[in-house]
Amino acid sequence: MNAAIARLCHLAQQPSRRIVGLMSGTSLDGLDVALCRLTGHGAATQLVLEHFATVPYGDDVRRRIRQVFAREQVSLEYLTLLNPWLGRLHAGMVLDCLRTWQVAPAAVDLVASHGQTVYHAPAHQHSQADFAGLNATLQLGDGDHVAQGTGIITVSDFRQKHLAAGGEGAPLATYGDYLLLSSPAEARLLLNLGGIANFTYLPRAGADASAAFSTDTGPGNTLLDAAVRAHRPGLQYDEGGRLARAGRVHAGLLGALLGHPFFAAALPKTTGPELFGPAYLAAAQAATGTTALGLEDLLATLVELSAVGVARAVQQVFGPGAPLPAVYTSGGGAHNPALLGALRRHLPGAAFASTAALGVPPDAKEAILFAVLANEAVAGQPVALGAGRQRVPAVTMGKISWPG
Ligand SMILES: Nc1ncnc2c1ncn2[C@@H]1O[C@H](COP(=O)(O)OP(=O)(O)OP(=O)(O)O)[C@@H](O)[C@H]1O
Ligand SMILES: CC(=O)N[C@H]1[C@@H]2OC[C@@H](O2)[C@@H](O)[C@@H]1O[C@H](C)C(=O)O
Repeated sequence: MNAAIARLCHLAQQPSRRIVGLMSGTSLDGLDVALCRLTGHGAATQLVLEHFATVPYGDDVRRRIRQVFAREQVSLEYLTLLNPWLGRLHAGMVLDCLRTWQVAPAAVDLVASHGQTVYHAPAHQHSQADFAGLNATLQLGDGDHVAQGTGIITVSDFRQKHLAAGGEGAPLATYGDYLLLSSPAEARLLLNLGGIANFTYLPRAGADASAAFSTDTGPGNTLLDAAVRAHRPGLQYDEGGRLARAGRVHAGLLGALLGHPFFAAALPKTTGPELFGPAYLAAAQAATGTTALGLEDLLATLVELSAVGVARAVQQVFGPGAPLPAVYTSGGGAHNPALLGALRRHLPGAAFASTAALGVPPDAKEAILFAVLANEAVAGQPVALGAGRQRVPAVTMGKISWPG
C-alpha cells in the first residue's frame, strides 16, 4: 500500500487531527492561515484554534492575480502559470507561519487549501450559450504543489464536488457553520461580510436543523474597495468606513444598482466580482447621470447597497418585519462601522454580535471552515442540510494530494 494512504487511514481513525485551514478570498488582501485542532467529526466536531494569521499579499501578488481575476478574457498561458505559482506561494506562507509558531510541519496532519477563486460562473450569471444551465467555478493554487511544498498531505479544490452534486460550488459555509455553530438555545444568522456578503441560517439545533443553508446576498466590500482604489490609488479600502460616513446616499444610483435581478432571485444563490464589478457600477452611474459623483457619496451609496442586499435576502427567509434570529458577523466588513450601521438600520430589532462571541475570531472563520471540511473529507460522512432547498447537496468535499 502507498504509505500516504496508510497514513491517511491512520489519521481518519484518530480521535483528533491537527489541520491548517487556508483561505484567500475575493478581496485579495492575503492568505488566511488557521492552525486548528479538530476532535471528532460530524455533529460531534470540536475545534480549538491554536494559531491564526493573515499573511498579506504584496502588490506584486495582487497584480498577478488581477491579470486573470474575474476577467472573461485572459492569457491562457498566464493562467496556467499562475496555478502552480500560487500553490507554491501558499506552501511557502504555511511554512513561514509554522516557523513563527514554532510548530514542525511533521506535527501537522493536513493542510486544507481553498486556493484562489479566479472565476465564479453560476448558470444564472454567465452568458455562454454552449454551456447554458451549467454551474462552474475555478480556484487556482494546485494542491499537489501545496503538498509537495509543505510536506503535508493536502486537501484542496473543495468546490468541484459541490458543483458535481448539483450545487453552485458555494457557499460552503453551510457545512462548517452547521457542524460548529448550531445551538439548541437559539436560531442564528451568521453574516460574513467579505468581498461578497453571505449568510448562513442556522435554525435552533434539533428537529429542523437540517434546514440550515447559506446564500450569497450580493456585494460586501468588493465595490467599495474598487471605488477606493480607483479614486485614491495606493489605498486598498476605506479604513473604518470614514469616507463612506462623510458621504450621502444617492437614491437614484442606489435604485439603479438594486434593479439587477440578482437581488430578487430565489435563495440560495451565489455571485462574485464577475457580476458586481466595474462594468455593473459604470452602467448604473451612466443610466443615472452620476458618473461624476464624489467618492464619499459613492461609498455611502455602495455601503447602502451591500446592506440592502443582505436585508432583502434576510426578508426572503423570514418575511418583511418578522422577528429575526441573532446575527453574528464575520469577515473584513465587520470592521467597517458604516456598513454595520447600515445593516442595523435595515434589520431593525436584530441583535448583532461578532462571531467572537461564539468563540470564532471573525477574521479566521473562513479559514477554519476549510479545516472543518477537510476533517469531514477524511473522517466524516455527508450531512444532509438545506431541507427543501435546491443546491445544498449532501456531500463531503475536497481532493487529496500527498507529498512524495
Ligand atoms: N478596518 C477596516 N475598515 C473598513 N473595512 C475593512 C477593515 N478591515 C477590513 N475591511 C474590509 O474587508 C475586506 C477584506 O475582507 P475579507 O478578508 O473578509 O474578504 P475576503 O475573505 O477576501 O472575501 P470573500 O469572503 O468574499 O472571499 C477589505 O478589503 C476591506 O474592504
Ligand atoms: C466562489 C467563491 O470563492 N465564493 C466565495 C466568495 O466569498 C464569499 C462568498 O463569495 C462565498 O460564496 C464564497 O466563500 C465562502 C468561504 C463560502 O463558500 O462559504
